[in-house]
Amino acid sequence: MASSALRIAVRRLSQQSSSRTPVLLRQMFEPKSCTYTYLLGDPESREALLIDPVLETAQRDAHLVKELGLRLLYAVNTHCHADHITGSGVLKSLLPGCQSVISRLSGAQADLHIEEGDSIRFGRFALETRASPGHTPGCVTFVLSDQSMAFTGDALLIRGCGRTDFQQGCARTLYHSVHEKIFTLPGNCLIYPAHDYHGLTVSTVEEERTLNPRLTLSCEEFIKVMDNLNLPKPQQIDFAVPANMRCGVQTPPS
Ligand SMILES: N[C@@H](CCC(=O)N[C@@H](CCS)C(=O)NCC(=O)O)C(=O)O
Ligand SMILES: [Fe+2]
Repeated sequence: MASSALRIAVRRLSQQSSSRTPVLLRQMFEPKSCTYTYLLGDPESREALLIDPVLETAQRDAHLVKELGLRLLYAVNTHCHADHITGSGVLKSLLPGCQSVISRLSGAQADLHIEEGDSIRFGRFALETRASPGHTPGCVTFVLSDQSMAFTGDALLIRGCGRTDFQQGCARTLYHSVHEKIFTLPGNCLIYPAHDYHGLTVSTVEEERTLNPRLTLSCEEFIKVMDNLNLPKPQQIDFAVPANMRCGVQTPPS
């Protein structure tokens, strides 16, 4: 009798938890800078945030937010980007109530400054901030609270990583960030980067831990590779960085 009552209670509990809607996730692409912007939302409360919005696609993102009946709380940046201007400032005008967010260590203006361990809440969900410097000193990775997905910005790309030859980049620091802050997540944790230049969209911690051609090297070998990438500098760097220090707009955030 007691055990059948328990079985019913367990069934009710599992029905309840499976009927809770999972996080809403949309991955959007900006082709000029090959940037991914992510929309995350709670389908129940309708609270949402955008990660790494781009100026050129801010109208598109605002339209999607409205179409889905979401309320945008935050426009969040993983770092002060060098290859595009952030859409944060424009989104604040398009969607009043939205606040811009970036790490304190980025040195950039924003409504809210975050650091290691800070949580950004939206409805029943939260993103945990993990400092992952190296590409820039202010780079952060956002991890969904159940550790099912991580938004790595330019710290970890699919089968690659962010370059370390400008914006006070440091290959040794990046190596330690990825190994200590990202590769320590569960193997099945999905990796969503800020860019992809080969048409790939998502990876996992396990895939990158075992297959990433740069991050599977020793630290000293990694540094040699990073010192010899010889990449041309991003086309927009000279105006994107100063603009992003001001939230992507000329006037400071309110
Ligand atoms: N061609 C692009 C810039 C490409 C680039 O430098 N990407 C950066 C990430 C954005 S700051 C990077 O770290 N790339 C690593 C790599 O191995 O490609 C442009 O002109 O915008
Ligand atoms: Fe970058």
